[in-house]
Amino acid sequence: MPKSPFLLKVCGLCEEENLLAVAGLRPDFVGFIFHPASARYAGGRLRTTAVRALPANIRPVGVFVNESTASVLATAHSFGLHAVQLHGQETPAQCAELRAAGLLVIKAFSIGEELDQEKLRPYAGVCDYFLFDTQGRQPGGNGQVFDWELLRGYSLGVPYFLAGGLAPEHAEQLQRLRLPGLVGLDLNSRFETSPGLKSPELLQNFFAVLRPSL
Ligand SMILES: O=C(O)c1ccccc1N[C@@H]1O[C@H](COP(=O)(O)O)[C@@H](O)[C@H]1O
Repeated sequence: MPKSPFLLKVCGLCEEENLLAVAGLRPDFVGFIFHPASARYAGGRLRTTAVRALPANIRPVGVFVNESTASVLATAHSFGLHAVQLHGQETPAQCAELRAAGLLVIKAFSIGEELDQEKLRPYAGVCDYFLFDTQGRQPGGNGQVFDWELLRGYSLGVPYFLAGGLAPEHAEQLQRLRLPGLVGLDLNSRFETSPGLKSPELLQNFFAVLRPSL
């Protein structure tokens, strides 16, 4: 079986022991939610040193919703974040500011019944990655899948992560999935035993399918 080309990101970690267990699986990115309303809110629960101690090949990503640039940068500096994932109505100008500050910028977009590429176009030159998530009641972490075929016509050239309800039972389908621009998978609520607590077993099984040669 060919090795999956996908970057793997595990998001919504907020307990140190759990972070260590997940880091042992060697995801490419781990995500920490800095949106106070989230059940996965990492602020005040995770020591900055625990995030800073991650191996260099596991990149820490901070997830924010409509925070000011100053606030994002303050959190990024204290936790040593490599990347920021923006889940609100952040503007292209704010993405450019954060990128100029040395952060890798992932801009999330909620997908409903269609993919409106014209809304994405202004972000194309100022983001490193897009992330396509399912439109729902919350700004993220809704645990629901959208129709991935909507991405078949994606043509903007910015590489993206697929997110939104990705679950253990999708492993084989995702392993075979090829869509223009798709480079990564973001795993969150469907891999939890309770909000914010990831199941290392579920993740390990998923990784075994996606990375069969490792
Ligand atoms: O997980 C959250 O609580 C969250 C809150 C606010 C913004 C983003 C959040 N999570 C991100 O949502 C997507 C999809 O998650 P799920 O698989 O549907 O649970 C993912 O990118 C998370 O990083």
